[in-house]
Amino acid sequence: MSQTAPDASAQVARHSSSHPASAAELAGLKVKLRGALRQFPDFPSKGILFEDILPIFADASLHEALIRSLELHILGAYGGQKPDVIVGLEARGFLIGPSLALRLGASFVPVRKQGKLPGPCITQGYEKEYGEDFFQMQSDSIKPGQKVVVVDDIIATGGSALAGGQMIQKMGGDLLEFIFILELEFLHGRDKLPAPVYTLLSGQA
Ligand SMILES: O=P(O)(O)OC[C@H]1O[C@H](OP(=O)(O)OP(=O)(O)O)[C@H](O)[C@@H]1O
Ligand SMILES: Nc1ncnc2[nH]cnc12
Repeated sequence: MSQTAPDASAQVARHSSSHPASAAELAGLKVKLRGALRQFPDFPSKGILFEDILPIFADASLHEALIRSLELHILGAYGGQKPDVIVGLEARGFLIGPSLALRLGASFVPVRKQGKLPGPCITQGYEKEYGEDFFQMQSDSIKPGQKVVVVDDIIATGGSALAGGQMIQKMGGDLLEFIFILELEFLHGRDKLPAPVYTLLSGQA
């Protein structure tokens, strides 16, 4: 079940005066976004129904609606605390994380597939809906006590997000929340995760 952001409009009024916000604004943005999603059967392997979020980024107004919706959620959550760091999971988390971090005045930190990051790294193996892999983060990328939000396009089994969360916790980060555009609820991935989960387009608008 999705969490809601009951006081989003009050928070946004304080933090983002150029965009008056309301629950109605958030609901309208979600309807726009839902309509843009596409599904591809049997990709990348037989039996997988692939959820394609890329049409959102192909349309500037949908892209804006996505980032605005997530900004509204974050500003209304965590009892008014703001995240210090937005962590994005390679690759599709990189489409969301940097612009969201910029809006919030937070840092952006990537979780990358193994072998892509220079310098000392920590490594975490994981299993996902259609395979297994290793993630890495630079060892100094999260400072102890920093408040962290993890973003990605979709949670399926939760294996990828769990691996990201484990590395953040090893570095002493304080996980505020995991945020996704979509959730494959039948896989119960959220049950694996060590912090609250918010899914933008699941449940009621
Ligand atoms: O909940 P899980 O079962 O772990 O699956 C979710 C992950 O799978 C997809 O990424 P993928 O590994 O396909 O990488 P990509 O973003 O580089 O395409 C998706 O973007 C999530 O990161
Ligand atoms: N069904 C799915 N569609 C898109 N991305 C995914 N990542 C894991 N499962 C997925």
